[in-house]
Amino acid sequence: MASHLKNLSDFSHTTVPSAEPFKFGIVVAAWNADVTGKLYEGAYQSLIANGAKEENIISVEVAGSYELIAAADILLTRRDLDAVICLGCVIQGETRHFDFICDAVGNGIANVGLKHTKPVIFGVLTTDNLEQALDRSGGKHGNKGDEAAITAIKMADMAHNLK
Ligand SMILES: Nc1c(NC[C@H](O)[C@H](O)[C@H](O)CO)[nH]c(=O)[nH]c1=O
Ligand SMILES: CC(=O)[C@@H](O)COP(=O)(O)O
Repeated sequence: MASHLKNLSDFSHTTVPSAEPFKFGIVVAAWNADVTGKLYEGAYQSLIANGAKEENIISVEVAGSYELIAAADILLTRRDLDAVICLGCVIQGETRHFDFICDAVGNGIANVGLKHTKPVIFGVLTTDNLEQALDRSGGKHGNKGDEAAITAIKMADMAHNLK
């Protein structure tokens, strides 16, 4: 369902498992920091609100969304984590660079998750303009950071229950 038809932050807390047992990584891109900072706050606060311990959340910043791929791989290689949340904001410019970045980041993040058999959550806004990004990072359409955190909790819980 398109974001404008739903609020990215509408969740029934009765359907979200406790995050207490799990360890999370959050990787956030510095490009479009006015947006990604809000995504980060949404993700971090959603993890805490659902029981995650502060000491079980490791956060790192990278230059741009393209670097989310390597950072997620490094985190999963060097830390024992249950899920990694990747947060970024890619906004269309004048050239086709947007297309290459978005395709690379989507495929790259998916491949890191498969490499490590761990949930790596795609919390990257890919918008036509800044307004669309602001609407989805704490604006009228909610916060994709919230959505990414809830997804990470659900995936970590699913994996835990299959052990
Ligand atoms: N234009 C945007 C970028 N571009 C930078 C790339 O992500 C990358 O850092 C660079 O190509 C060096 O590898 N990144 C975003 O996150 N958002 C953009 O709108
Ligand atoms: C997604 C990008 O890299 C893009 O914002 C860069 O802008 P431009 O295509 O005008 O160089």
